[in-house]
Amino acid sequence: MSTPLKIAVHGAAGRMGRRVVALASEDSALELVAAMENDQHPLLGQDAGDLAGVDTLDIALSSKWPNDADVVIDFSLPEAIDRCIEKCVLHETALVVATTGMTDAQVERLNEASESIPIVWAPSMSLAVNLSMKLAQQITEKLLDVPGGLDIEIIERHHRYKADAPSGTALKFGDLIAEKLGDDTKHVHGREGHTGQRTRNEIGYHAVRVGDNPGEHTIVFGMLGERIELNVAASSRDCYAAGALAAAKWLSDKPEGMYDMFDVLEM
Ligand SMILES: NC(=O)C1=CN([C@@H]2O[C@H](COP(=O)(O)OP(=O)(O)OC[C@H]3O[C@@H](n4cnc5c(N)ncnc54)[C@H](O)[C@@H]3O)[C@@H](O)[C@H]2O)C=CC1
Ligand SMILES: O=C(O)C1=N[C@H](C(=O)O)C[C@H](O)C1
Repeated sequence: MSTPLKIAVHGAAGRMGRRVVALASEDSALELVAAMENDQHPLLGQDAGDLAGVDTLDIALSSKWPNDADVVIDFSLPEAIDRCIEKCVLHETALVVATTGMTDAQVERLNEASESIPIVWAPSMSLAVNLSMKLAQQITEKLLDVPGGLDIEIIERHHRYKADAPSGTALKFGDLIAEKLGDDTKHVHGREGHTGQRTRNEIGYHAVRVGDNPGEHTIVFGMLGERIELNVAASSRDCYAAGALAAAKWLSDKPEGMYDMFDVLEM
């Protein structure tokens, strides 16, 4: 039997961190070596397995950075990402970044870090979402010259606790669609007041925050007389957690560089 891959989870007490810990604990190819949290977290010292609702794993929630992780999986917050990048570069540890809402400067730091360590960075680790992104590009391409024109709007729905809007996934859908629409695409966030008629070259974004929705994206391709709605919805967070673990395994033998879930899923 080969040695299990040593993973550390950054943001381990969060909604996603707990699911990553839980799914990793069921996988004999993985060994959890650290569960990191911010140094003020009230649950520091508690067992990561207990918190995730699985067996006790003898890994305490801690703010200390581990020396022995092969891959760090990050589901934290933008304010925590800089230290995470720094530490992974310092320890030469591969990094899976799932956190959304980073600033442009943070994205630049992430890109710089990828010159020395392998990184998978994706706003959605879900197979269905990544496949839908490819489908959205294909639909856009096919409808580019549709008589009467094409209107594309992105509606995303998430739980009431989500801190960033629109979702990182909605923004990536928009960027991928804009690649097909052309350089003059405008990204319009919500509408209010006397907006005038919709222009031809815009993508509209609408962020809905309700209840406990773990994530849903609808891409509306509106034409005169008919429309297509591409809907992709999570029924639990495990699609993201499983995708992140697959990304960690895939990344473990890769050289430094920036990768995404299209690379992991060979799409
Ligand atoms: N790429 C993907 O597939 C997905 C990405 N996300 C993103 O992942 C992030 C986390 O989402 P949730 O788990 O729902 O949020 P959450 O708020 O439940 O969890 C974030 C955790 O990070 C912790 N944290 C804060 N500062 C820290 C620090 N300095 N060091 C270590 N940990 C720290 C918080 O204490 C919290 O436990 C969000 O940005 C979300 O948009 C969420 C789901 C899927
Ligand atoms: O915060 C969440 O929950 C999610 N965030 C990601 C995003 O912003 O795209 C991915 C997923 O939709 C869940």
